[in-house]
Amino acid sequence: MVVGQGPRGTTASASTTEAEPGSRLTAVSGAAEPTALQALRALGSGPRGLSEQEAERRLTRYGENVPPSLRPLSWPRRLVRGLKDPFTAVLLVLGLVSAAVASWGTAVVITVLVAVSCLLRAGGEMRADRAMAGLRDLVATTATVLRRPEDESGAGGAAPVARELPVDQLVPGDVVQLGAGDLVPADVRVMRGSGLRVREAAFTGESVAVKKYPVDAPHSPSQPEGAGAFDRPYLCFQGSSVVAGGGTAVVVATGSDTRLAAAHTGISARAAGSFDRLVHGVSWILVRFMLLTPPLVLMANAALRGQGLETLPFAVAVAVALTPEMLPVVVTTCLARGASLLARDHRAIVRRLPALHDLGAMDVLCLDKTGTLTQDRPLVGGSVDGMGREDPEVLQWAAVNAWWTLQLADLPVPDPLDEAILAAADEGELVTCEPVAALPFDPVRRLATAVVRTPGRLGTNTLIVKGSIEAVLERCVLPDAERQRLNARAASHAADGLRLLAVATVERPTGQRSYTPADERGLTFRGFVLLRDAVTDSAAAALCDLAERGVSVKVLTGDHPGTAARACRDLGFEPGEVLTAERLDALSEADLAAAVSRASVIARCTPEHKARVVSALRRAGHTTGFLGDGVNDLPALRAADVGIGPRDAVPVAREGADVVLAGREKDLTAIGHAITTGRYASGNIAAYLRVTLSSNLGNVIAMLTAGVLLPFLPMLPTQVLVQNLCFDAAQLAFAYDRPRPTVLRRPTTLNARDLLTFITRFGVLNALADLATFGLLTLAVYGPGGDDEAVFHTGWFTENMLTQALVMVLLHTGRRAAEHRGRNRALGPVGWAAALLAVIGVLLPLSPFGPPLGMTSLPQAYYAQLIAVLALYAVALTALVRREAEHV
Ligand SMILES: Nc1ncnc2c1ncn2[C@@H]1O[C@H](COP(=O)(O)OP(=O)(O)OP(=O)(O)O)[C@@H](O)[C@H]1O
Ligand SMILES: [Mg+2]
Repeated sequence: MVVGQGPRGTTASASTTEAEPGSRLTAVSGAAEPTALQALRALGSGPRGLSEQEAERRLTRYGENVPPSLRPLSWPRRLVRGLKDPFTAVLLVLGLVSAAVASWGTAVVITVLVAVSCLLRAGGEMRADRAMAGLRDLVATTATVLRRPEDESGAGGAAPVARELPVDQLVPGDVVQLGAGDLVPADVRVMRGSGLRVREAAFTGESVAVKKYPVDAPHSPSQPEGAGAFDRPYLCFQGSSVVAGGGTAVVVATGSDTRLAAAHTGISARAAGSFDRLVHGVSWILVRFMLLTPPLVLMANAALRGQGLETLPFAVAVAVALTPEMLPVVVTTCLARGASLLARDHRAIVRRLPALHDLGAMDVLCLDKTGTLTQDRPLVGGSVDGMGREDPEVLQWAAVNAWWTLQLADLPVPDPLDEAILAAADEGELVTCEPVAALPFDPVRRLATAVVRTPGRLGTNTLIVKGSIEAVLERCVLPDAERQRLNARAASHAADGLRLLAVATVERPTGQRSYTPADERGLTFRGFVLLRDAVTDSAAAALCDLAERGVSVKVLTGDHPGTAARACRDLGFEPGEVLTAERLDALSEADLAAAVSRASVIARCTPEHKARVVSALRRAGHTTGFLGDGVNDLPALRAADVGIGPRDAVPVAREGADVVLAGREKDLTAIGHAITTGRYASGNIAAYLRVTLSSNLGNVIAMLTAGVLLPFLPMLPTQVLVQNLCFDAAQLAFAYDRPRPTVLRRPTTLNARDLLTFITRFGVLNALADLATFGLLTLAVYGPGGDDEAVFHTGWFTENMLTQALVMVLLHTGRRAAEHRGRNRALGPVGWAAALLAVIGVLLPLSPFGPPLGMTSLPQAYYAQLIAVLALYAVALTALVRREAEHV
């Protein structure tokens, strides 16, 4: 059900009782649209909100306010989601084909594979969810709601109380307050607003925030006629973010009735990250191969031997052997395990599992300055006039501005600069001013304005404007030379590490009813307020740590270039040339990418600049992270491969982040741990992909070649499947392995092209080893004119298992062992799994399971020859590994 879309035929009921959901929605749409008050009535609510009792009743009736896409998935749903994976889907098709030709053994093995893969995957995800659940409560989002406590008569007539409620407790009719940095908690209708601007990118794709305001006469010219729901300035939708201003609104739809639910997009829905793209790309190449294999095998057999459908089970088995069916499981397990460990040991929440890989691959981290590098506890160091003389009046003007912008906001958002100014000012004098209006701070204008009655003079109002130096000076009436002098003075203060705010005023006659940013002009400059904000203790160490890990850091700040550069120097990090965002505007895409790749500090960024820089870095091939805590960081958090938010970030930033650092306040070292975990996970995934894909490819090439040359099948379908099953099981060890230490020193990069070159090289080598065995078996064991197919099958089965074990050890553990020879002799999970695989390969044919699988014991001489083949293979493999390592 959708709010505010087209006429619904019925006029809103104006009764005071609560209307049915149908008319509940008519309350905000419909042909004859009601005023805000009528809308409230139709919802059975009033300006003072609902009574607690009524709210409780509605909660039972409408259910919790959680969009379906964000509800925790149940077991069956998770399992079904697993089936949507391309490999699983292809396997199922192959299973059906097998069943259709009554090849029951193959069908059963495939079903088992699919079931185990779905179960393991769902299990891994659930475990990670549980590990993070506790932390998630810690950073849960709340909404400010007006509710009336019950009086003695139980009528709920008492005065309303503004309460912080978990968002899921909201019901239609609740009156909520919105402030900058909040997530719109449900679909709401604005009843009052000041400077309210909301970002609806999740719905409209438009990253620029739109103005929202109440419209009391619905067909007033200010309302676009006949436009869609998103053009209605009085409706805000769940999942959008309040970026500036504030307001009061009534909830019109919750839970599955919201736009968000109808759009089927999670708040966190976003463009695929680098990892998703890689896995997707590789998967589709493989899926095509898989689908091509059975027809190829069938055609080859038909052409060479005139065989028909009887080779189908073999063809299917070969396709299954090529499938890395454990890929989704290993990927999910690696990521889920990493996320659980990170939650447990370092209190970081990974919202989107693939973000963990992107963290490991991240080579550039962009940060905002305040609250990340500095403590965000500024202290006023003084206030000066234009000549640099101490002037307490400047601070007093700034304080009046801070006080009334906070007081007149529907939901005052704590602002550290304002708090510092109020703490330093004389409070007694603040309240003597009579307020008229306020234009709250917004990060694009970089100004906040309060309008008060001019003290001691009737008939005039004073606009007090405070904000960034550039924004204020350009609105002051000043000769150019003077403006330049003031800019230079500000720059010298900034170079001392001070944060600066400029203050200016202007008087206007009282006749004016409302004020807009257009009134912020013709100002008289008053002076600067100087503030100090110390750098955090952990920042210097964290920056150093990031550099050691091969991650370069860029500071993207809205602050003055001088202040930003000084903060960097205080942290022992040479900023080089500081770019200002304005200069970026003039650059072409290519120049922009080059400029941002070089610069390490970009100052005076608007929220859009931050996002543009991040996007440019991504286009230049960097895997880019963004760490920010403010509402102005939201677009960049979304634009980055991985968005990181600290625990005390504003709700929208926390919700927009992929990774939330929920640990100790402002402890940046957690990022280092998160990167390590990411690199572990992606290192293991990379090793798994290399080993599995090259081994599978080798087997398939060998099997197809042998199939063409031999008068019988080189292996029975069941044997192919059993071997594949054992190999798959062994591969799970990769999820639990500790990768080589070099993996941790640099961002892990894994791209489809390198991967494909790697697997082709090693796959061909593997096929050569198999074919050597094939020759051996034909000449020596099977013998010219021999007819013991079982010996051939068994010989090849054992060889396959042993070469696979060898590949696991040499392509993975072997490299690690080579790196610190002698120090680390432990086998590790992959080593153990490989050993087990080898043992099964040798012993299975001899065990009671051998004969039912069509296997038999091998002549002693074969083992000696096999060892010779394996030794040669190992030498060739090691040589190729060395060559690859030199190339990297
Ligand atoms: N409450 C305020 N009133 C007036 N001006 C402000 C206020 N807060 C910030 N400013 C001005 O706007 C500039 C940009 O602030 P903003 O919060 O957008 O920066 P930011 O990108 O978050 O920077 P940082 O990296 O320091 O966190 C500040 O440098 C300051 O000059
Ligand atoms: Mg900030």
